[in-house]
Amino acid sequence: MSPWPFTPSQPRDYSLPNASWSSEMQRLYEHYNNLCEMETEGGEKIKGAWRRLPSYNRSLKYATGGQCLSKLLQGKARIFTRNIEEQGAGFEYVVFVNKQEKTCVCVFQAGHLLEGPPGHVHGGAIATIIDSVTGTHATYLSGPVMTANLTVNYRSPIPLGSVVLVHSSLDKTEGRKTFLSCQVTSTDGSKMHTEATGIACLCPLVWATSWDSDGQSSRCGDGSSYCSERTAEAKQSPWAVGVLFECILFLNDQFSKTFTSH
Ligand SMILES: CCCCCCCCCCCCCCCC(=O)SCCNC(=O)CCNC(=O)[C@H](O)C(C)(C)COP(=O)(O)OP(=O)(O)OC[C@H]1O[C@@H](n2cnc3c(N)ncnc32)[C@H](O)[C@@H]1OP(=O)(O)O
Repeated sequence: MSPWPFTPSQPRDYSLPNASWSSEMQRLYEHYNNLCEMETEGGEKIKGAWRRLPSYNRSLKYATGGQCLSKLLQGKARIFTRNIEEQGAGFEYVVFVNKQEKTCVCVFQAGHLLEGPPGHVHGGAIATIIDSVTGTHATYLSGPVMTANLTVNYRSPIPLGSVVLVHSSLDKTEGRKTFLSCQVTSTDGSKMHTEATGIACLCPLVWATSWDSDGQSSRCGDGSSYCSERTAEAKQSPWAVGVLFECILFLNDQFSKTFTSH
């Protein structure tokens, strides 16, 4: 038991299987999950090439840093793709990343609340899952980012309730920009549903203010261990600490003004 009375309770990890997952969703989860751990000839378990990223419905509640944001927003803010409580009704998905290959795959089951054309998934919901996957992937590769550009081509409709794979791959990095390509395919890869490209732009100071300040990573967001490492790196530099502090005060001031003027 933690000696600290305000330590948040263990959050629900939405990337773990639940009763709404179809057998195909479960099968693919197990397939990629098995690749996260390998067994040596001596029977020892070692890390595999893939890693499952945990996923939560809040980005601020479980972060110990960024108090100015947490106090004002944490009560109501929810991650868009994780805000439907009914299991299987919205976005059911799990993201796996391959660090060596710099690729990422998401197993996605689209629930009945995501309907667009009759019986098929809404284009905005498809763009949302693509943005989440490429955003998470870019964060994992480069650190805290914002999507600067997302270009989506819809090739064939996705049946509601079906399971698809969302593949993200790194094209290149250029300064603060991470360029990614994304394809949404049927689970056997035979059908292309959607193709997209995206540019994620690194914005370390804004994001660093809302992330864990003590290097604890997995509680605050998908693939955020890299972000915590970068935040920790930044904090070793005296000027960065100063700028970070100024940034927190500025944001605090702005948020206070915004919320008290309405
Ligand atoms: C994220 C993970 C969180 C993890 C923890 C949470 C947990 C779980 C979340 C799961 C993951 C969700 C992921 C959602 C991801 C979003 O949905 S983010 C929300 C949507 N995006 C936004 O709201 C961004 C709005 N835009 C902006 O804030 C600013 O335009 C940006 C993108 C920060 C860039 O602005 P800036 O910092 O002033 O930089 P600026 O000099 O304008 O541009 C930098 C470079 O990018 C280029 N650029 C800028 N815009 C564009 C563009 N549209 N096209 C091409 N190039 C561009 C510029 O030309 C420039 O290039 P260089 O000159 O360096 O070669």
